[in-house]
Parts: sequence; structure tokens; C-alpha cells
Amino acid sequence: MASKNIIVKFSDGRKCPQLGLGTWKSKPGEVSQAVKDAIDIGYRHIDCAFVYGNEKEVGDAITEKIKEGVVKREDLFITSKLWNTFHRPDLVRGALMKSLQNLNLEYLDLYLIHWPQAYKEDGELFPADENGKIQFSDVDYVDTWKALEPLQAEGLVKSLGVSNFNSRQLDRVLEIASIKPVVNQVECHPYLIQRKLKEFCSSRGVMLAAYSPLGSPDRPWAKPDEPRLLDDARLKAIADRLGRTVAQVLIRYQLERGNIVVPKSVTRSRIESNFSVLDFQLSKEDLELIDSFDCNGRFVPMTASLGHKHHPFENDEF
Ligand SMILES: NC(=O)C1=CN([C@@H]2O[C@H](COP(=O)(O)OP(=O)(O)OC[C@H]3O[C@@H](n4cnc5c(N)ncnc54)[C@H](OP(=O)(O)O)[C@@H]3O)[C@@H](O)[C@H]2O)C=CC1
Ligand SMILES: CC(=O)C(C)=O
Repeated sequence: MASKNIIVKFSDGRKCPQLGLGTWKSKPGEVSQAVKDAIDIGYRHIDCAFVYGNEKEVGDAITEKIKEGVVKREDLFITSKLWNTFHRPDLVRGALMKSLQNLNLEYLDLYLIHWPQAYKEDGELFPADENGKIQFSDVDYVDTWKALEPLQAEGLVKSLGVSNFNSRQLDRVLEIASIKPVVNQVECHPYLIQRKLKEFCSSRGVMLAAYSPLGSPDRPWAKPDEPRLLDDARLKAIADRLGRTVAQVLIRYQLERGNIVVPKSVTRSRIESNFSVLDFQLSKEDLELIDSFDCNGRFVPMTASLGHKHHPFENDEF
């Protein structure tokens, strides 16, 4: 089963299955089964986050599959992410310990700073004022990074990375880092191909991990009149010609571009077909055609943090 995975190597020498299962919006009552199905199908990489509110149920599934002897811990690659309310250096270790406890793991394979912008540290994950506006904290993510580094030395996490960092923010971390980030996990799909950010990351030995690769149709703020990537007629034509689904083309596109990719599903048949992408390739012409659909179309703009001095998408080109 594990041989179905393509393995990529990080700048720190560690290995990671290129295709993983996303878990955002996977309801606690559904995610255990989804993770168990995924492991049975051959997935070895699960993308989690404290803020998804389902780490405990993901952990239950992992524990069960290890107990059954289907996988060993070392066969799995588990990512989690430090939420915005835990950026203050004295809160970082506790946040990681909570995710480890939730997931019933002794270590994570990868821990990411989820976003560069910090929120007020008052216990709520989305601390809002009486008008519903998120309360910001001015902790600088470079100080958060410095607090993360000793956790790798302690063996609590194998690799460290960032998520939703723009090029300037990533460079600031690289300037002060003793341990370099191995990954920048960002939104990436044909409407937002991230050409410049990808080149920037590659030039610094940072791997790009693509989130929302199917266009996140179940994002809570989706409007009925917004374009749906999975329904794009141009992608459908490519998929039909190749005898594949649009989702398979979207996932294969990321693999061919050398990106890690973490499509989410709680539907067994989709979890299975999303993983069946090793027996076909996209031609150079198809890859270029898909690149041409780029329209700076962002499905996860994080509008709740607009105005934050570290909001990644407001002041920098990429
Ligand atoms: N670092 C960050 O800030 C972020 C990280 N992420 C990570 O990336 C993952 C993936 O992104 P996400 O935004 O969830 O969205 P995706 O682009 O992966 O889309 C998920 C949606 O697509 C549906 N779907 C899955 N497979 C198929 C298929 N074969 N055919 C048709 N529909 C399908 C799912 O439905 P169903 O489940 O009902 O089958 C679900 O509604 C997240 O779950 C999370 O782990 C995402 C956003 C931000
Ligand atoms: C889904 C996710 O990771 C967000 C919105 O931060």
C-alpha cells in the first residue's frame, strides 16, 4: 500500500508523501472514518490543525489503525498547525502539546505556523469585540519561529514550516532561523497557480504545499454565484479526454508541478479516486493550458484579519 505514495524530500533531509488527506471542515463525527478509509486505501499523510476542532477524532483513527497493525507510527506523516492565538513565545510549547495530546502522538512530522498574523491571546480561537471584529495581537512571527525551534531539538516535531506566508514574510523567517522552514503551505490551484511564490520558495529550498486544490467548494463563505473549479468546462474537457475526473486532474496537476497536495474528502469513493492519480500524466501542453487559467482567484482570503499588519495578502505582490 505505502508504495502507492510518491515521496518528496525536504531541505532538512526528511521525507514526506506528496499526496495527503485534508481535514478542515471534516466533522468530528465523520473524520475518524475518513482517516481510517484513507489509511486503508494507502494514504500515509494527514493534514491537521488545532483550529479544525477535530484533532481528537483524527487521533482516534490513527490510534486504531496502528493498533490493528495496518500501519506503524513511522509509516505515517502527520502535520498540525499552530493557531493564531498561540503565537506568543510562552504559549507555543503548550499549543503543540495540546495538538499532540489530541492526536495521541509523541511527535508530529511537521508543525506549521498556520498564519503570520497573531490574534489576541484570551482563550477564544476567534477573539472578537462586541461588533464581531477579530482582536489582533502584535506578536511578530519571527519571535514565534524562535520559540518553535527548541521543540524540534526536544523531538516533539521532526520538521518545521509555515503556512500562508508571503515572500517577504518567509524571507524574514529565513534571515533569523537556525532551523529553516521546509514547507510553505498556501492556497494553490489553477485559478491561483502561485507562480512567483513557488519560484521564490524553490530558490530558497522551501517546498510549496497546495491547500484547497479542488477549490474548496465547501468553504463556509462560498456564494452560489462564485465560480466552482470542479465545474470548470475547460478542466472538464481535459478530464474527459484523459478519461479522468476533474478532481484527479487537479491533484495530478499539483504532483506534476512538484507541490505537496492535501485534498479533503469525507466520502470514501472520493478519497479512493483522489488517490488514484499515479497511473496517468498531464502533458506539457495540458500543464501550460491549466497554468493559463490563473486569475488570482483566491477562495481563502482570510478577510477576518484584514487590517492586520502581518496579513499576508494585503501589502505584498506575492
Ligand atoms: N493552511 C491553511 O490555512 C489551509 C489549509 N487547508 C488544508 O487543505 C485541505 C484541502 O482544502 P479544502 O479547503 O478543504 O478544500 P478542497 O479543495 O480539498 O475541497 C474539498 C471539497 O471537495 C469535495 N471533494 C473532494 N473530492 C472530490 C471529488 N473527487 N469530486 C468532487 N468533490 C470532491 C469535498 O467533499 P466531501 O468531503 O463531501 O467528499 C469537499 O467539499 C484542508 O482540508 C486543510 O487540511 C485548507 C485551507 C486553508
Ligand atoms: C482552513 C484553514 O486552515 C484556515 C481558514 O485557516
